Formats: sequence, C-alpha cells, structure tokens
Amino acid sequence: MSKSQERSTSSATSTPNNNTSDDLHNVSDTFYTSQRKGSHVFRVRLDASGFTLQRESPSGVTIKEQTVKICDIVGARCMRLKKSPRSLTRCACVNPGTPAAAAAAASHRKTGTPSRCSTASKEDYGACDGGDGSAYLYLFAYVLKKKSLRSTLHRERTVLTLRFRSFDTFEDNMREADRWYRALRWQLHHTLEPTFVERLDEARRRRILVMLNPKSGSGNAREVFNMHVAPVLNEAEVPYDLYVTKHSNYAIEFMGNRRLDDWCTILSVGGDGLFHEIINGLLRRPDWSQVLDSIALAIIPCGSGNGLARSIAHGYNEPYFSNPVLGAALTAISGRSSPLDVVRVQLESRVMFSFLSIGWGLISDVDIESECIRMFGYQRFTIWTLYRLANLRTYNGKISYLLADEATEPHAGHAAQSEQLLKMPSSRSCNMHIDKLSNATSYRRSTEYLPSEFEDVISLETSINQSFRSRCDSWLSGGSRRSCYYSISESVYHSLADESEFTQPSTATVTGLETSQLSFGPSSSLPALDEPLPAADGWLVEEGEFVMMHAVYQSHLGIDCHFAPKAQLNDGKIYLVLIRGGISRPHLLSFLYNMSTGTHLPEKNNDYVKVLQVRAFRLEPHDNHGIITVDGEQIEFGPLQAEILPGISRVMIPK
Ligand SMILES: Nc1ncnc2c1ncn2[C@@H]1O[C@H](COP(=O)(O)OP(=O)(O)OP(=O)(O)O)[C@@H](O)[C@H]1O
Repeated sequence: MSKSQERSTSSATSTPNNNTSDDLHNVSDTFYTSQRKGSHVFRVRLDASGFTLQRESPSGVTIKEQTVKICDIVGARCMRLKKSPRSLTRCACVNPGTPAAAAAAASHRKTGTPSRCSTASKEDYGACDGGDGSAYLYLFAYVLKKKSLRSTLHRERTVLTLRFRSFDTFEDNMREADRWYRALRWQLHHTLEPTFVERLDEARRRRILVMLNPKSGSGNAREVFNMHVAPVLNEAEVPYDLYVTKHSNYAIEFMGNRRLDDWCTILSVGGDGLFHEIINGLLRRPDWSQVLDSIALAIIPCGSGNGLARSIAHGYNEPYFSNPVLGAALTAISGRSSPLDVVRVQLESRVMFSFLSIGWGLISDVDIESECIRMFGYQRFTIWTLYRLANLRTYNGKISYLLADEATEPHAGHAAQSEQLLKMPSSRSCNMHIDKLSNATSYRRSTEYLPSEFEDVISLETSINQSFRSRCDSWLSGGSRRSCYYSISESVYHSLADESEFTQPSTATVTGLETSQLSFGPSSSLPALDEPLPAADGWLVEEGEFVMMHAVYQSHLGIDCHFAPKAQLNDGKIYLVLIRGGISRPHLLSFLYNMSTGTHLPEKNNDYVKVLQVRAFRLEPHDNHGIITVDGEQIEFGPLQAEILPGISRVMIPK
C-alpha cells in the first residue's frame, strides 16, 4: 500500500485531552483503502448505537452506510498482526520463497487454520510482518441476518477489522487502537444492568461459574462448551470457572455448600435436570435470599428436553433453531436478566423447588419410560408417545387448586428473610486451560459489507464454524506484546484434577437429600400436606380418572413442545392442564400433535381438557403406583402440593 493510500491522521478525532465524556467514548476516524481504481474512504464512528461504517466514493459521495449495533457486539481485541491470507503466505515461518514455504502457505489457505505465526513468539512477528508497525482492532459481533426473504433470522459471526498505521511506531499505532478499544468497552459496559457493574472490582464483575454435566443429552456437553461457548466468552473477555459434575446431585451439593461470591452468573451447561439441581442447591442455603439476589442463572441447552432455554429464547424473540447454543451463549453474557418464578413443591418427606413443570400421568410416563431409548435424542419422546397412546392408562386421584389472580403483576421481591452467609473454604483450582482445539475454521468474507480489496485497512468477516477462536487468548499471548493486558487466561478448568470434597458421591448426603425433610428456601403459605384445604379459602377440586395432569410455568417443556403459550418467566402463574379419562384417542392424538405449535389447548375448557391458571395446587393420587415428575425428573410417588414463588430468582435474557 502506498503512502497516499494510508489512513489520514488529520481526519481523526482529536486526542482525549480536555474532552467531555461523550467525546472520549464516541470515537470516529477516516480509513482509506487501496484498490486499482483509486482509493475509497470509510468514515467509521463508534457511539452508543454501535459501529457505523459510511463508505464514500473517491468523489466523496456516500455509497453505503452500515451499522453494527452495540447489542450485537460482544467484544474486541487489539493485535499486531493481521490474520489475512496474505499474512499467512508471508508468515510461513520458513525461508520465504522455498517450496516448503509455498506448501505451508497453500495449506493454511486451504484449511483456513491459523498460520504457525498465530502461536509464534513475539520476536517472530517482527520478522513475519516485515517490520510493519500497524496495529489492528478486531471487533466481534453476532449480527441478526436472514439468508433469504423466506428464511428465518439467524445470528452470523461478524469480525470488523480496523488497521491503524498513521504513526511511525507500532506502540503509537497500538495506543490509537487501544483508544478505540477502550471506547468500545465503555459503550458495552453501559449496556449492562447494575448487577453486573456494581460488583466489588473489575475482575469479579462479570465472572461466570460454569457447571457442566458431561452426561446430559447425547453426552457432548464438554465438546459443545469448548467449541461453541468458550470462544464467545473469550471474545467478550468474560472470565469463567468451569466445574464438570461427577455424579448426580453434584450441583446440589456444590451450590448448597460453596462460597459463591466470586461469581455473578451461574451458567448451567446441560439439560433441565442440571438446572433443577442448581436451583435446589441454591435454595438449600441459609443465605439463599442474598445469593438469588446477586447471582443470575443462565443455561446452555445440551440436554434432551431444554425447555427453559427454549422458553427464554421464545420470550425474547431470539432465534433458537439456527444455533441454540450460540444464542444461549450470547444470552449468558448479555448483561440483562429477568426475574424467574420458582415453584415450591411440598412432598410427604421433603421440600423441593421447580422452575419448569410438575407432571403426573401420560407426559411424565413418556418422559421417564423413554429413558431406555435415550440414544434417539429428542425423538425418543415422539416414539414413546405413540407407544403409550396405543396402550393408554388412566389414573385415579384428586386435584385441588387456588386460582391465580388474572391481573397478577410480576414482582421480583423475595418474601422470606435471609440469614448469615455460609462461609465455606474456596475451591481449589488446578489452573488448566481448555483443551486445545485442532479443527479448521472456515471464514467467509461478507461481500454484503465490503469488497475484498478493502481488506488492507478495514474488513468484515463472518464465520459459521468458530472453532479456532477458542484459543484466541493463547493466540494473543503468543502473538501480542500486550498479551498480559488483553489475555483472559484466568479462566480455569476445575474438573479433572480437583480432589475436592465432591470428588466421590457422598452417599449419606445424597440419600439425605432424597429422604429427609430439609427446611430451606422460603416457607410455605399453604396448610400442611396432611391437613384439609378449606373451600372458604378459595380451594376448588377436580376428582376422578385422569389421563394426565401437567403443571407448567414456562412456555416450552422442550424445544418442540410449546405447552403453555401464555406463560412468561415471571407471571406468577402455574398453568395446570388436566386431561380426564374417557377422552377419545383422536382427540388425545390431536392434543399431543398440536403441542409442538402451542395450538393444543382449547379456547374454552371442556369435559375432557381443562387449562387452569392457578397459584397453588395439591395432587392426591388414589392409586399407589404411577410416575410423578418435577422438571422432567422422576420423584417419589405420593401426594404433593405446590405454590408459586413469583420472581424469586433471576435468569439471563437476550439483549
Ligand atoms: N456426572 C454425572 N453423571 C451422571 N449423572 C449426572 C452427572 N451430572 C449430573 N447428572 C444427572 O443427570 C441428570 C440429567 O441431566 P441433564 O438435565 O443435564 O440432562 P438431560 O436429562 O439429558 O436433559 P433434560 O433434563 O433436558 O432432559 C441430572 O438430573 C443429574 O442428576
């Protein structure tokens, strides 16, 4: 690139001295690009709305304007070496011009893998980039797009690259890039809720506790996290501590006993069962109230049901099916949360808490009995439903309920008083980094934004396969002089060598959880389970033969089961759906079939199907057999009563 094509410094905004806060954080500059027909000019501006790129023709006419919205941007990096096909060729790290160098460069181009320079030491960089003192700012965004008019929205990774080369030395150029970087961090910071900024210090502010169940769903949660979640956390510079569960109830013990004040988000990587354990662990703490106030929960759907993840995405119009994990990862770092209703469930022997559903009869039978065909993934539910339709069972029992106030207002307050913080020793961390990933990355240059000849100065790239970025931090460490400053290598793995108190399942504790009456979380406002429910208090009753009862408080029970379309995360209502014995098979089949679209519920209750919006209910089965589930997990069979605790916890929601 000739001097005349370099970025003009005179067009840059003035240096920060004596500027107002807005001037400091709204930066703008002019970038020039090289091409045969002449240079093009880009006016680039960063403000509260995001990055705006205004492309001008050589004659000064604005040809196109694009904005990368602030809500779609996750983070940025300043780096020295631009990772481009050209630099790959130049940086073959063997003698340039030799057949080996040419072969290496060709191979890098073909596979899209980062060149060896990506992990080279900083000394190598000087040699590889030919002494170029440019600094680069990479901006990572996930932009909502449509492939075609008919297709649905999906998020596409977009990397905007700005090259700073006005100054003679790399240090000066890097200082300029850093100014943009800091302005962006400031703008991003101001999109966060107070909970995520009012922490003790910067390091703890957005730290995430990741709890991962390696056995959930088809057993690939670990790979999903490494390949698709860790890269996004790295790009956003959100540090995390990863714990891998070692046995059933591990998360309950962990959440119930550990000090949690290092984290402001708990990210559950697994299915609804793991999330259930996390909620129950938190609510068995004496300080449950403070903890639920200061920690938001998030979920990466890796289970077979994934009702909560689907409900959150649905509630906020976040695309789900195109890439559920990406959407959930972005949600986990969005800096926005919503109160979440939790239901207190009183069993004969213990109390538990639920965030999704309580079931008795057909759907619970399918949920549990289909475990034996788990290898079919989500399809197991369809297969077993058809089987159970052919062999329909009914159950005898009594269901009492208190109707919810139609005009119930969501509220986020906690009813009960909290006690002293439980002080537990900190977990030992083994400081292991995430497994190295080997796969190639396929980059697509977004022609929609910029022609490829502009790549010298400014470029936007999109990628479907994001695997290489998971080592973004170590790449930085290897390649950037500023690596200490930018690396977020403080993220740690705790699972493999962690010989903590949770290494072996504690039979005593687990058994204790199952059987003993534990008093935790908010207390009940209902009569005891063995006491009568007075009609004078508003209790109504349904009694007889039932095909099923399902009480649901999220819109979706699974990715494909839109069970309670009206339900919201925080509406203070339980949607109690009753199907009576005697319903015809075609009627039942139509009900089950339409659950995927949310059109299964009758507009008006009829003799066989009833939908009741309640705030509490009691189930008293008259048989001594059957399956009862809470959040999709089987619990002991017997009477139970449940009441809604509106907005008692918080979940992360999309921006
Ligand atoms: N390391 C582990 N080994 C065996 N079981 C585990 C382990 N960790 C957690 N579990 C148990 O696995 C159960 C199911 O986990 P999870 O909900 O993550 O997956 P899933 O059942 O496939 O998903 P869904 O609940 O959405 O159907 C949890 O209730 C938990 O008790």
